[in-house]
Amino acid sequence: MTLLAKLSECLDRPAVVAPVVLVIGYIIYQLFLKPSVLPKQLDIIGAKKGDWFPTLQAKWRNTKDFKAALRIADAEFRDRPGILPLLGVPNLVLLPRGDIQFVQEQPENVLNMHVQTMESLQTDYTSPDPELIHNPVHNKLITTTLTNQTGNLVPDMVEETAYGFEKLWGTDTEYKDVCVYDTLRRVIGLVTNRVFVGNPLCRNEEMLELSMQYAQAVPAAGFFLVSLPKPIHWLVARATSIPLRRLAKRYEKYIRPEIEARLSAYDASRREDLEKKPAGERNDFLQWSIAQAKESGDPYHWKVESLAGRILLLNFASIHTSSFSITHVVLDLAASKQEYVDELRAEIKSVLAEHGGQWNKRALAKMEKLDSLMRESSRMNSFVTVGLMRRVVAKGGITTPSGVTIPCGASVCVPAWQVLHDETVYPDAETFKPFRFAEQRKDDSVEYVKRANKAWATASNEFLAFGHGRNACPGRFFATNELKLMLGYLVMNYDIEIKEGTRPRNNWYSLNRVPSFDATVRIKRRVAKA
Ligand code: HEM
Repeated sequence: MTLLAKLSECLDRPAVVAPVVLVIGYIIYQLFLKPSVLPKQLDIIGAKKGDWFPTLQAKWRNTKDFKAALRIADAEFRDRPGILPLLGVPNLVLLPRGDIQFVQEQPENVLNMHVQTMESLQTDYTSPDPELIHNPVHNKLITTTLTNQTGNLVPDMVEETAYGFEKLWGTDTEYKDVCVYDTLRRVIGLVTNRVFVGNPLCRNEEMLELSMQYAQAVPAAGFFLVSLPKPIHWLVARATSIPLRRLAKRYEKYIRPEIEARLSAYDASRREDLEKKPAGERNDFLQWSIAQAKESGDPYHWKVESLAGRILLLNFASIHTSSFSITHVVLDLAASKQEYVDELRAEIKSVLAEHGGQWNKRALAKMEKLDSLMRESSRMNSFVTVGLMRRVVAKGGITTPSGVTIPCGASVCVPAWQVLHDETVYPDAETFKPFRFAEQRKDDSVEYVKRANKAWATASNEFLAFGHGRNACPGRFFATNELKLMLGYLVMNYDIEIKEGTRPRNNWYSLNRVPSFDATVRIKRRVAKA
């Protein structure tokens, strides 16, 4: 029997036809007939006159070329909201820049970041355990202990940075090619995990590789699952969660012995003397998480699985973001001018001399040119192309200052890329000016607070690279110190061959902008070390 005949026989059976018709009907309803929850008066960004299915066609165009969508938004939707159809982010409204202040000020029971993130990353299926996301106690540790301890952790970070560069960039004094992203993401993995789990675990290559695989898999799985129609979502989501949870389990295998040993040591020491921390107790995120878990009195938090899951989630939040930032800045430097590198070296040398030749938090704060270079690189390359993506959770919706009412269940975002490239905010915006912010900080005619606000970690309506408001990145104070330290070390210890005007283009994946993953630079170890 031919395939066609077999198919025709199957379709004669009501038991087969009924579900097939139902599924096709549902897909047609979802794609073409389902009424939109978004305000009807709003125009669609990316739709063209004469489109048959404006939302669908705009969704395709915007997802394929998001930069073009941003240009349209900048030209036509500068002062009014528009619907921004995009695969993977349903019901999104791009608000005009005049609404940024309003969005960042809203309480969580009106505009909610976590609901939005949970939905877009499908964390109920992609996280090692959804409860870790529903109760993100680790965020508290990031804002408090990690930020406060960053200064004390600088010596560890310096040691790990030196170890990482020697391992991955080597000590050859002859020029050679290195792949920027691939090597730097590994150095970031080492340095960040030195702070998360300490040495020697931070140097376990299999464990680091698993955390990177997990960090890559989650956004891809989230994007895929969000795009699925509801009836098949449940089943596919469960199937998708299996390899991800397996990955998390394999990661857990590596970290388990360390957690168990530390839990026993913690219990033993607290039995002996409730007040005193034992000498030699580690100062890293895992140790703080154990103390936090024990203080909570809830055994769920000190289960090995929970502690391992939180460290994996931290890797997810930090490794990609930091790797992208350092890759961008190295590519920016390699394509700019030697005089910029010379100026940086002079600054670092003189500040280190003032601090007894030691890297520390105060020295890092004084390196304003280094800080400015990082902020300028973020300005030009930030992955935040639209910012402050939040879900409307207020039952009655919200009415924005631009005068539109957006219903509960829709999502909003604000322009970031447009503002970061705006000539009126950043004169000569398309030119990479590494010391732009350092010069502004030196301008005595401007009041001190305004000058200090030009530091890399400072979020504002004009600088959304770390978000803004109550959900601004809690790890940014740690990240800025870590990355400045790494870049400072790199500049002092390696020569990068400068080829002006040759910066590899960034890549866009839907609304995310990322550096070229295979770009290489020529480097050699400097003979005269810092
Ligand atoms: C250069 C590196 C980094 C960049 C550019 C970055 C950027 C961001 C951005 C844009 C957001 C969303 C903020 C918003 O929508 O208002 C965010 C959130 C977050 N980041 Fe970062 N981040 C970086 C490093 C880190 C590090 C090192 C950690 C952890 C130690 C971290 C932990 C988090 C967490 C937990 C959130 C969610 C906050 C919440 O749930 O309220 N990030 N980050």
